[in-house]
Amino acid sequence: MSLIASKLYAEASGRIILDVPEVTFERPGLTAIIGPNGSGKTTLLRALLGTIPQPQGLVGIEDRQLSDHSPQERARLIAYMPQKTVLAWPLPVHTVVALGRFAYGAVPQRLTPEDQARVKRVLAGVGLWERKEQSASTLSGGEFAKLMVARALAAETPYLLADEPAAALDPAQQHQVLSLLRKKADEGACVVVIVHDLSLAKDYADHVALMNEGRILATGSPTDVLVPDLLAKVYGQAPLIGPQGITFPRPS
Ligand SMILES: Nc1ncnc2c1ncn2[C@@H]1O[C@H](COP(=O)(O)OP(=O)(O)OP(=O)(O)O)[C@@H](O)[C@H]1O
Repeated sequence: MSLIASKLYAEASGRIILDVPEVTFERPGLTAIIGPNGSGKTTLLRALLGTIPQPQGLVGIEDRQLSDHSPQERARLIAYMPQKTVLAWPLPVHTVVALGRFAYGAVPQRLTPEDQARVKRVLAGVGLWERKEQSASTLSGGEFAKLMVARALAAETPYLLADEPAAALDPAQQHQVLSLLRKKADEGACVVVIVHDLSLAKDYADHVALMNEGRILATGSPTDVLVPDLLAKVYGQAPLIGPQGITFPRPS
Protein backbone atom coordinates (compact mmCIF):
# COMPACT_ATOMS: atom_id res chain seq x y z
CA MET A 1 0.00 0.00 0.00
CA SER A 2 1.24 3.44 -0.78
CA LEU A 3 0.47 6.92 -1.93
CA ILE A 4 1.40 7.30 -5.58
CA ALA A 5 1.20 10.60 -7.39
CA SER A 6 1.97 11.52 -10.95
CA LYS A 7 2.12 14.64 -13.09
CA LEU A 8 2.02 17.11 -10.23
CA TYR A 9 2.60 20.58 -11.56
CA ALA A 10 2.13 24.17 -10.46
CA GLU A 11 3.12 27.57 -11.72
CA ALA A 12 2.92 30.91 -9.95
CA SER A 13 3.86 34.34 -11.21
CA GLY A 14 5.02 32.79 -14.49
CA ARG A 15 7.43 30.45 -12.70
CA ILE A 16 7.31 26.66 -12.34
CA ILE A 17 7.06 26.00 -8.60
CA LEU A 18 6.26 22.27 -8.80
CA ASP A 19 7.10 19.69 -11.44
CA VAL A 20 6.97 16.12 -10.16
CA PRO A 21 6.34 13.50 -12.88
CA GLU A 22 5.99 10.68 -10.34
CA VAL A 23 6.51 10.06 -6.65
CA THR A 24 5.65 7.20 -4.30
CA PHE A 25 5.36 7.30 -0.53
CA GLU A 26 5.46 3.84 1.00
CA ARG A 27 3.13 2.57 3.69
CA PRO A 28 4.34 1.76 6.25
CA GLY A 29 7.20 4.19 6.22
CA LEU A 30 8.38 7.65 7.16
CA THR A 31 9.57 9.88 4.33
CA ALA A 32 11.35 13.13 5.11
CA ILE A 33 11.05 15.84 2.49
CA ILE A 34 14.03 18.15 2.61
CA GLY A 35 15.20 21.05 0.49
CA PRO A 36 16.02 24.74 0.76
CA ASN A 37 13.46 27.46 1.44
CA GLY A 38 11.13 27.93 -1.50
CA SER A 39 12.05 24.61 -3.14
CA GLY A 40 8.40 23.47 -3.34
CA LYS A 41 7.98 21.20 -0.31
CA THR A 42 4.73 22.74 0.92
CA THR A 43 3.46 23.04 -2.64
CA LEU A 44 4.07 19.29 -3.09
CA LEU A 45 2.04 18.41 0.01
CA ARG A 46 -0.77 20.73 -1.06
CA ALA A 47 -0.81 19.23 -4.54
CA LEU A 48 -1.03 15.73 -3.00
CA LEU A 49 -4.00 16.86 -0.93
CA GLY A 50 -5.69 18.51 -3.87
CA THR A 51 -5.70 22.00 -2.34
CA ILE A 52 -3.71 23.08 -5.38
CA PRO A 53 -5.83 21.82 -8.30
CA GLN A 54 -4.05 19.33 -10.52
CA PRO A 55 -5.75 19.14 -13.93
CA GLN A 56 -3.27 16.53 -15.22
CA GLY A 57 -2.17 15.13 -11.90
CA LEU A 58 -3.22 11.85 -10.32
CA VAL A 59 -3.00 11.00 -6.64
CA GLY A 60 -3.69 7.36 -5.85
CA ILE A 61 -4.14 6.13 -2.34
CA GLU A 62 -5.03 2.56 -1.37
CA ASP A 63 -5.53 1.72 -5.07
CA ARG A 64 -8.11 4.48 -5.60
CA GLN A 65 -7.87 8.07 -6.67
CA LEU A 66 -7.98 10.37 -3.66
CA SER A 67 -10.60 12.46 -5.45
CA ASP A 68 -12.90 9.40 -5.62
CA HIS A 69 -13.14 9.19 -1.84
CA SER A 70 -15.92 11.10 -0.08
CA PRO A 71 -14.81 13.99 2.15
CA GLN A 72 -15.42 11.85 5.25
CA GLU A 73 -13.44 8.92 3.80
CA ARG A 74 -10.63 11.32 3.00
CA ALA A 75 -10.65 12.70 6.53
CA ARG A 76 -10.33 9.16 7.87
CA LEU A 77 -7.61 8.34 5.38
CA ILE A 78 -5.25 11.29 5.43
CA ALA A 79 -4.38 13.91 8.04
CA TYR A 80 -2.58 17.12 7.23
CA MET A 81 -0.62 19.34 9.58
CA PRO A 82 -0.09 22.67 7.82
CA GLN A 83 2.94 24.84 8.51
CA LYS A 84 0.77 27.59 9.99
CA THR A 85 -2.49 26.97 11.79
CA VAL A 86 -4.78 29.70 13.01
CA LEU A 87 -7.52 28.75 15.44
CA ALA A 88 -10.74 30.63 14.86
CA TRP A 89 -11.81 30.42 18.53
CA PRO A 90 -9.94 30.27 21.85
CA LEU A 91 -10.81 26.62 22.47
CA PRO A 92 -9.46 24.53 25.35
CA VAL A 93 -6.59 22.21 24.47
CA HIS A 94 -8.65 19.01 24.81
CA THR A 95 -11.37 20.37 22.49
CA VAL A 96 -8.82 21.16 19.80
CA VAL A 97 -7.61 17.57 19.92
CA ALA A 98 -11.19 16.27 19.96
CA LEU A 99 -11.65 18.06 16.62
CA GLY A 100 -9.31 15.41 15.23
CA ARG A 101 -12.09 12.88 15.94
CA PHE A 102 -14.65 14.68 13.76
CA ALA A 103 -14.28 12.18 10.93
CA TYR A 104 -15.56 9.52 13.32
CA GLY A 105 -18.68 11.53 14.09
CA ALA A 106 -17.37 12.90 17.39
CA VAL A 107 -18.84 16.07 18.85
CA PRO A 108 -16.42 17.61 21.39
CA GLN A 109 -18.95 17.81 24.25
CA ARG A 110 -20.18 14.26 23.66
CA LEU A 111 -17.16 12.09 23.03
CA THR A 112 -17.47 8.32 23.14
CA PRO A 113 -15.24 6.55 25.69
CA GLU A 114 -13.03 5.52 22.73
CA ASP A 115 -12.72 9.15 21.58
CA GLN A 116 -11.94 10.27 25.13
CA ALA A 117 -9.28 7.60 25.56
CA ARG A 118 -7.66 8.56 22.28
CA VAL A 119 -7.67 12.28 23.15
CA LYS A 120 -6.07 11.51 26.52
CA ARG A 121 -3.45 9.21 25.00
CA VAL A 122 -2.27 11.66 22.35
CA LEU A 123 -2.26 14.63 24.73
CA ALA A 124 -0.22 12.63 27.24
CA GLY A 125 2.07 11.61 24.38
CA VAL A 126 2.98 15.23 23.66
CA GLY A 127 3.11 16.16 27.35
CA LEU A 128 0.01 18.37 27.31
CA TRP A 129 -2.52 16.30 29.24
CA GLU A 130 -1.99 18.44 32.36
CA ARG A 131 -2.82 21.50 30.24
CA LYS A 132 -6.04 20.08 28.82
CA GLU A 133 -8.21 22.94 30.14
CA GLN A 134 -5.85 25.74 29.05
CA SER A 135 -7.00 27.86 26.14
CA ALA A 136 -5.03 26.78 23.07
CA SER A 137 -4.58 30.45 22.14
CA THR A 138 -2.42 30.95 25.25
CA LEU A 139 0.00 28.08 24.55
CA SER A 140 3.59 28.91 23.66
CA GLY A 141 4.62 28.44 20.02
CA GLY A 142 6.25 25.09 20.78
CA GLU A 143 3.34 23.87 22.90
CA PHE A 144 0.93 24.83 20.13
CA ALA A 145 3.02 22.89 17.61
CA LYS A 146 2.77 19.81 19.82
CA LEU A 147 -0.98 20.34 20.12
CA MET A 148 -1.22 20.22 16.32
CA VAL A 149 0.69 16.92 16.34
CA ALA A 150 -1.73 15.59 18.96
CA ARG A 151 -4.72 16.65 16.86
CA ALA A 152 -3.32 14.95 13.78
CA LEU A 153 -2.54 11.75 15.72
CA ALA A 154 -6.04 11.74 17.24
CA ALA A 155 -7.45 11.35 13.74
CA GLU A 156 -5.83 7.87 13.52
CA THR A 157 -5.41 8.09 9.77
CA PRO A 158 -3.21 5.65 7.86
CA TYR A 159 -1.63 8.61 6.03
CA LEU A 160 -0.20 11.73 7.66
CA LEU A 161 1.37 14.69 5.87
CA ALA A 162 3.14 17.07 8.25
CA ASP A 163 4.63 20.38 7.18
CA GLU A 164 7.54 21.27 9.48
CA PRO A 165 5.94 19.95 12.68
CA ALA A 166 9.22 20.39 14.56
CA ALA A 167 10.13 23.90 13.41
CA ALA A 168 9.03 25.74 16.58
CA LEU A 169 10.38 23.18 19.02
CA ASP A 170 13.48 23.04 21.18
CA PRO A 171 15.89 20.17 20.37
CA ALA A 172 14.50 17.77 22.99
CA GLN A 173 10.92 18.41 21.90
CA GLN A 174 11.87 17.96 18.25
CA HIS A 175 13.00 14.45 19.13
CA GLN A 176 9.80 13.84 21.10
CA VAL A 177 7.63 14.83 18.12
CA LEU A 178 9.70 12.94 15.55
CA SER A 179 9.61 9.88 17.82
CA LEU A 180 5.80 10.04 17.88
CA LEU A 181 5.69 10.27 14.08
CA ARG A 182 8.22 7.42 13.86
CA LYS A 183 6.01 5.33 16.15
CA LYS A 184 3.00 6.04 13.93
CA ALA A 185 4.96 4.82 10.91
CA ASP A 186 6.11 1.74 12.84
CA GLU A 187 2.47 1.00 13.64
CA GLY A 188 1.71 0.84 9.92
CA ALA A 189 1.14 4.38 8.70
CA CYS A 190 2.62 6.34 5.82
CA VAL A 191 4.10 9.50 7.34
CA VAL A 192 5.45 12.26 5.10
CA VAL A 193 7.16 15.02 7.00
CA ILE A 194 8.91 18.18 5.90
CA VAL A 195 11.99 18.91 7.98
CA HIS A 196 14.82 21.41 7.68
CA ASP A 197 17.08 19.71 10.21
CA LEU A 198 18.93 17.10 8.16
CA SER A 199 19.98 15.26 11.31
CA LEU A 200 16.32 14.59 12.07
CA ALA A 201 15.87 13.23 8.55
CA LYS A 202 18.88 10.98 9.05
CA ASP A 203 17.73 9.75 12.48
CA TYR A 204 14.04 9.14 11.82
CA ALA A 205 13.32 8.65 8.12
CA ASP A 206 13.20 5.44 6.09
CA HIS A 207 13.24 7.47 2.89
CA VAL A 208 14.36 10.98 2.02
CA ALA A 209 13.14 13.10 -0.89
CA LEU A 210 15.39 16.04 -1.73
CA MET A 211 13.66 18.94 -3.47
CA ASN A 212 15.11 21.82 -5.42
CA GLU A 213 13.36 24.41 -7.59
CA GLY A 214 10.05 22.55 -7.56
CA ARG A 215 11.54 19.19 -8.53
CA ILE A 216 12.47 16.07 -6.61
CA LEU A 217 16.17 15.85 -7.25
CA ALA A 218 16.78 12.58 -5.41
CA THR A 219 14.90 9.97 -3.41
CA GLY A 220 16.23 7.02 -1.49
CA SER A 221 17.41 5.92 1.91
CA PRO A 222 19.00 8.55 4.18
CA THR A 223 22.39 7.01 3.41
CA ASP A 224 21.81 7.44 -0.32
CA VAL A 225 20.46 10.98 -0.27
CA LEU A 226 22.19 12.65 2.67
CA VAL A 227 25.57 12.81 0.98
CA PRO A 228 27.77 15.90 0.72
CA ASP A 229 27.85 16.20 -3.09
CA LEU A 230 24.09 16.03 -3.51
CA LEU A 231 23.37 18.35 -0.60
CA ALA A 232 25.98 20.85 -1.77
CA LYS A 233 24.14 21.09 -5.10
CA VAL A 234 20.98 22.42 -3.50
CA TYR A 235 22.19 24.12 -0.30
CA GLY A 236 25.19 25.81 -1.94
CA GLN A 237 27.72 24.25 0.40
CA ALA A 238 28.63 20.77 1.56
CA PRO A 239 27.55 19.86 5.08
CA LEU A 240 29.67 18.10 7.66
CA ILE A 241 28.24 14.64 8.19
CA GLY A 242 29.31 12.83 11.34
CA PRO A 243 28.01 10.65 14.14
CA GLN A 244 26.75 13.77 15.95
CA GLY A 245 24.57 14.80 13.02
CA ILE A 246 24.61 16.90 9.87
CA THR A 247 25.67 20.52 10.18
CA PHE A 248 26.70 23.26 7.82
CA PRO A 249 29.93 25.14 8.42
CA ARG A 250 29.87 28.90 8.95
CA PRO A 251 30.19 30.66 5.62
CA SER A 252 33.70 32.02 5.25
N1 LIG B 1 0.38 31.51 -4.76
C1 LIG B 1 1.67 31.76 -5.02
N2 LIG B 1 2.05 32.84 -5.74
C2 LIG B 1 3.35 33.09 -6.02
N3 LIG B 1 4.34 32.28 -5.61
C3 LIG B 1 4.03 31.20 -4.89
C4 LIG B 1 2.69 30.87 -4.55
N4 LIG B 1 2.69 29.74 -3.82
C5 LIG B 1 3.98 29.38 -3.70
N5 LIG B 1 4.78 30.24 -4.33
C6 LIG B 1 6.25 30.18 -4.45
O1 LIG B 1 6.58 28.84 -4.74
C7 LIG B 1 7.83 28.51 -4.17
C8 LIG B 1 7.70 27.23 -3.37
O2 LIG B 1 6.97 27.52 -2.19
P1 LIG B 1 6.81 26.43 -1.04
O3 LIG B 1 6.02 27.05 0.06
O4 LIG B 1 6.30 25.19 -1.63
O5 LIG B 1 8.32 26.22 -0.59
P2 LIG B 1 8.93 25.39 0.61
O6 LIG B 1 9.97 24.50 0.04
O7 LIG B 1 7.85 24.76 1.40
O8 LIG B 1 9.62 26.57 1.43
P3 LIG B 1 9.96 26.79 2.99
O9 LIG B 1 11.03 25.81 3.35
O10 LIG B 1 10.47 28.20 3.01
O11 LIG B 1 8.69 26.61 3.77
C9 LIG B 1 8.24 29.72 -3.33
O12 LIG B 1 9.18 30.47 -4.06
C10 LIG B 1 6.95 30.50 -3.15
O13 LIG B 1 7.18 31.88 -3.00
